[in-house]
Amino acid sequence: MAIQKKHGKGRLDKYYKLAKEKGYRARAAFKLIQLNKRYGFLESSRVLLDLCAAPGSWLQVASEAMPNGSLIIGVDLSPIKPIPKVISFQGDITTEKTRHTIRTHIKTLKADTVLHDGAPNVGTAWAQDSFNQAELALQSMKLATEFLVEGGTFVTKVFRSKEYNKLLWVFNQLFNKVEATKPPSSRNVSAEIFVVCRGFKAPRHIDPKFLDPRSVFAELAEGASNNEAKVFKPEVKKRKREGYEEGDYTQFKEIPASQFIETTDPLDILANYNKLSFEQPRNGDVALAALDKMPETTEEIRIYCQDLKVLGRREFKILLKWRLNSRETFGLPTKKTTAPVVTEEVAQVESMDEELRIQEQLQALKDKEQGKRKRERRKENEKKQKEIMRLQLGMTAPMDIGLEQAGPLGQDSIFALKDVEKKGAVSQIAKGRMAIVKQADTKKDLDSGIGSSGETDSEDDEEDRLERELDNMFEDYKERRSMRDAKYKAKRARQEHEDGEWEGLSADEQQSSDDEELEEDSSEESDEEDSEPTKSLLTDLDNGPAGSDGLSRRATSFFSQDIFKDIPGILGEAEPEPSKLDDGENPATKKTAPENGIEKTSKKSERLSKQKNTVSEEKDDNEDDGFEIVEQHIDEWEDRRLPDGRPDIDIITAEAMTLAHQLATGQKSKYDVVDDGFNKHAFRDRDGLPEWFIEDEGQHSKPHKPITKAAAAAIKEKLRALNARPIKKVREAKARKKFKAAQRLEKLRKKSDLLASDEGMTEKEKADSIQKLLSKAARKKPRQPAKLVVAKGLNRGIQGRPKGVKGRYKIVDARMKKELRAQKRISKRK
Ligand SMILES: C[S@@+](CC[C@H](N)C(=O)[O-])C[C@H]1O[C@@H](n2cnc3c(N)ncnc32)[C@H](O)[C@@H]1O
Repeated sequence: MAIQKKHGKGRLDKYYKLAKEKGYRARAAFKLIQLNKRYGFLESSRVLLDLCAAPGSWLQVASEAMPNGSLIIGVDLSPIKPIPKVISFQGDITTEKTRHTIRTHIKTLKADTVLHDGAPNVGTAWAQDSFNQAELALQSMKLATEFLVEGGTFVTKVFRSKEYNKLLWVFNQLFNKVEATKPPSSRNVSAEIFVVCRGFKAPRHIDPKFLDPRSVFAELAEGASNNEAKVFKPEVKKRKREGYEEGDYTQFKEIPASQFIETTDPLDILANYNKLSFEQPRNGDVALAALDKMPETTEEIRIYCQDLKVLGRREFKILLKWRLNSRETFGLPTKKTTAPVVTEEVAQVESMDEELRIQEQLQALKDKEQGKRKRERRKENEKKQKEIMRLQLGMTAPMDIGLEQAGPLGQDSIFALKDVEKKGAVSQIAKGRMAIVKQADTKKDLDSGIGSSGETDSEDDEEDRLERELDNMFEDYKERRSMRDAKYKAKRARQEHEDGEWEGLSADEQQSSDDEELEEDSSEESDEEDSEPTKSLLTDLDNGPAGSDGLSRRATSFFSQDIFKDIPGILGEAEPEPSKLDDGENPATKKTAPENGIEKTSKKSERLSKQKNTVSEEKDDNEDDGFEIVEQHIDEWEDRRLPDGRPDIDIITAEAMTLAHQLATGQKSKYDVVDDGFNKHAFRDRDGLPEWFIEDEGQHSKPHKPITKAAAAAIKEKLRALNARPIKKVREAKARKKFKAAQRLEKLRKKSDLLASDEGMTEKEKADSIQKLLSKAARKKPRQPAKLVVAKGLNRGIQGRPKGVKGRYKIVDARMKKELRAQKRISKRK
């Protein structure tokens, strides 16, 4: 049998949870509910007395079940928190005072029901505990006899113990029907049992002995004869000082050995007799004769039987063993052959309510099923999460996952692309950087997308789809990351607006721009008027003219840069528009400051446009100068100055500061800087690489620019100065404070002016009043102490301000209080 835990969480069983759910103060509530369900005494009661009622769950149940306007009185040694429609007070049910208080509340009425769920403080020996419990039950019974109406019901808790039968006997004398039962909510490990006594006989006179624990439990008080102790500890002997037992005036007691075999209490014989005799009585004893002849009855046994009073523990054991063997031979029941007969237990322990039991079982099954499903769901989610993580970290190739799943098109597959397609998510697939994806163009995209160009091979299709799905997931990942990480978000925004470095044209991009061209041509033909230009991710090149020599517009733009100007046969006759070229796409002008750690200040956009104009103008002037444009560009930066004359350049990274130092000290020239720009990272072939790969690579594979100690220190200092500046909120708060102080001062000034002009006052009085006003104004308002809110009841585990609490507050718990007190105590001791 499984042993129920008696401590820790083992105690928090379903009744505990149910009680919490229903707002009962203790799980004990269900014991009364179940008892009442069976005997139905609450509904018919108008007056109820609950002895030992704290914390009050039985009172709660009674107030719910009893008719409106009933009188319910509860008493306990411990205080009971008020319960609506219930009178409760503190008191010891064994005292006269409590009896008197009950009388004052109940007045001339009589109780229909008296409940008693009392449990004395446990912790002493079991026998002592149960005795006290029985005594308490008898005490409650005493009160019940005084306050119960004729025919009334008395419900009490008793422990299965020696006193149990005696209590039952007393109850039976006073009630018509006495039944003992154990409700299902009472723990199996608990020895408690509930006795429901119905039909109080209300006798005119009750023999006080019935209600006196000394006489009811007389034998116990005296100390029951402990045969076991006598037999197994024969050395410890207690002399009888009271003389011989009543009616027994012989010192030597003898009993036939056959009776020792037949008796059910062999210890009693071993403890109280001197000899087991084998002598045949006058009328003959067959059993004794048989026993005498049995081989088990050895000489040794016979010697032991001669004088029991001289035997020790070992010899008694041998005799008991002999008895058992003989009983088996005679066919008498032994412990081995029969189940133990419970003589003491008279209580009929039945299940309380079949329906309730079934409901509970059903609930348990449901809970189990739900728990299982929840676990499975969690596992599934965890698995998926892990796979996505692995994928994002580049630890899994998409095909691996595809194989693990039921198939890439399986229902639970993360590559359930049909669903993705249905939802139009494919249209959001990014085909590398600077891809031009038109929202309404999903179908076309699928056909002409990454490497497909209309191929029908199903394997390739699947791979494409997987790739697209991967890109989608990467987009999701980026979305999620930018939600979490403000820095990343800013970086992305910058990338989206500024479009990063020029990376050349990938095959896909060419493809897509070609597609676009085709599409645009066809749409122009078919529907010129109502076709609103579809929104593309990048529109700068869209507006440019298509290449007249078969090149895409993007390619046309690229080759229309100045450096290709003199090379014949690239662009034919088409002349690029200079303003378009510099519209952020020109690599020469696009080498932006943030890359070098130089950040433009607030009027960035305004200046940028100015700068663009200047640059384009200058470009016109210096068309043949090639790289000199860069120089002009840098000069532009240097030319902008703050009102105090300092250049308007903000250096924010240690790398940029190092470079600035090097340039300023002549360690590096501008040619060195240009030279440094040509490195292994500058011309990396990224054609056909997925975006997630490029991004990942970009994080780790980049040129490491040197940093000097002095530059790092300068940046650190700069940041410290920046951090030392008060934030906006603090500045506002300070300004508010200043403003209020000024207002107060103004008020004060007006008041003192009034006082000064008062003619009815002497100069001294005026001076005194003004002084008073000033000192009053200078006095600081005392800070309101924080209100302590105990985290219990409704306030347990809440976040934020508790309900109904204004001003400053602090949430404390009783435990914290205790711990603080303990700390104080300990520090005092030291
Ligand atoms: C198991 S609790 C009762 C629970 C209660 N029926 C309920 O539903 O909340 C036992 C109570 O008996 C009380 N008790 C024990 N001895 C008592 C006495 N002599 N007089 C009054 N109350 C007593 C204890 O203080 C304790 O609160």
